[in-house]
Amino acid sequence: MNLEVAFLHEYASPRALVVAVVLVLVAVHLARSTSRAERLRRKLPCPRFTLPVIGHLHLIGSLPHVGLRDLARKHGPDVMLLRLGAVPTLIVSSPSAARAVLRTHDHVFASRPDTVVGDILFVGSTNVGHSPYGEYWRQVRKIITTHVLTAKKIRANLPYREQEARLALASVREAAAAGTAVDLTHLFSHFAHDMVSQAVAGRIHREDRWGKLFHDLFVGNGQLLGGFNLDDCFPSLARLGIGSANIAKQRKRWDDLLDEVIDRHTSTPMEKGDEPDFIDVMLSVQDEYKLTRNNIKSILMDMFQAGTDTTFIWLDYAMAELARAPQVMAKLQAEVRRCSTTNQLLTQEDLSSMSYLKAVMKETMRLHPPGPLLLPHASIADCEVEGYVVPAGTRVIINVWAIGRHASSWERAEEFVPERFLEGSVDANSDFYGNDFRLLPFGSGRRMCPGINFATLTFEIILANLIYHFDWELPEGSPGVDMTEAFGMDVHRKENLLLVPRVAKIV
Ligand code: HEM
Repeated sequence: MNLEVAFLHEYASPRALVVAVVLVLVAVHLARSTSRAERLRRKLPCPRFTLPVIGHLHLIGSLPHVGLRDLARKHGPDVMLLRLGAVPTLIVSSPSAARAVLRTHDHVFASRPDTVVGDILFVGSTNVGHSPYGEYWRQVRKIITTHVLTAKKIRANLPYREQEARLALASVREAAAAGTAVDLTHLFSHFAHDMVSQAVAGRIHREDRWGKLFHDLFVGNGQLLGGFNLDDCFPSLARLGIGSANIAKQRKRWDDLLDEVIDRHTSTPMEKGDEPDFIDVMLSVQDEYKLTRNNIKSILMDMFQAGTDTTFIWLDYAMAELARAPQVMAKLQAEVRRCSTTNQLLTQEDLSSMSYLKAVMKETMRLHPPGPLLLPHASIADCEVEGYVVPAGTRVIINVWAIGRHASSWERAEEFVPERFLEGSVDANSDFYGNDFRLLPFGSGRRMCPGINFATLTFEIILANLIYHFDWELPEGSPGVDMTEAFGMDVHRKENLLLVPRVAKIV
């Protein structure tokens, strides 16, 4: 056999032909899928000016919600793709794009990015907020919504809410008697913290030692979870161990504290008439849901973390806006003071029909959502949004702060005008329960905040009573309320809010 015939014999055999065809098909498929992902990424609007390593990070600035809004105006008013460090990130900035992500394709975008903080601080992201979309998340979310944060449970907490409100009012009364200013930022922060601690740890939260420890740990979490950190933008670098030791130390401190608190719950039986707190509830469903103690601790940390700062920031902004707008304050005072209270405290029942109070709550959230970028979402499949294909595995940030100030969605978008939500106005039917994609401070869809009712009732009882019982003024010589923002885990005002209370003469 000559060489040519031998070659044909060897390589043109049916087996070789099949192998060759398969190889060609695989090569074509690989080439296609690579170029497809590339093509898709290129198709999404994207600012041109990227830097090596950091990508678009330098364009964002110290207030990311503002920086991202400005970039969106230039490059992608609905969606744009940025490279934040090593991570391709879809920025969603319009109501229609938010609807596409949070409603139309909710199941695709309901996951969370994998982070080192989530892995270490929440032991494999076993809290609710960091947990990737899947069976574990479904189970823990079910525990929260059907056992822990139910309407019944929140109603049952009413006496505790009222008791905390009375304590806060008593401290303001002392300041009013002395003619001194009240640090309302401080008061709201403690009030929100006590409300959440009471609901979570119930009968032991007032013991000083625990309160201080919880507070310190809570501040530590904020430092780890805040902002666009190294972990978010360079996950593989973060996995090399930079910063992990600090996160592990923080988890150990939480472990020690929560173990002690849980042990106290198991060893001290509830007294007759005690309302089971979140820890009691979690322990009662532990076997049913096959929860480990680590799972329970991660979920409890979530409750502290998610519920405290957000609520106090909402209160702080509401009072700051009221102090800046005396006519709005007067209208709210008139509404709450129309109510005649017998027990020195406006109750939940009194508050439920106050439409101007609800309008102030919504307007504050429209302009100042405490989590202006929600929590980051992650896509689990390729998906089309506003005509662009977003590849699977993309991190997604929804700028609800920008959406709440969208000029084509709201009249006088930058102004504090609660009247827009009153009956007869264009936005009368708008609410923040995830159905109006222009107003999303609690998100929408599967990942929407499960603490919305808890937060709303906490807000109402303290704000309405402070407005009912006191008139408020800026301290003498004050230049006005400073609305400068600071970005951390949440967005809050940089300066504490100081106002002078005077006991109101209610006729
Ligand atoms: C004013 C108060 C609050 C605001 C503005 C707020 C806002 C949010 C936002 C924006 C999210 C993320 C939604 C998303 O990624 O799409 C969230 C998630 C969450 N919130 Fe809240 N929240 C508040 C109060 C609370 C309270 C009081 C609790 C519990 C006591 C709570 C528990 C949670 C949990 C567990 C999650 C994670 C949900 C998940 O990933 O499935 N929040 N919240």
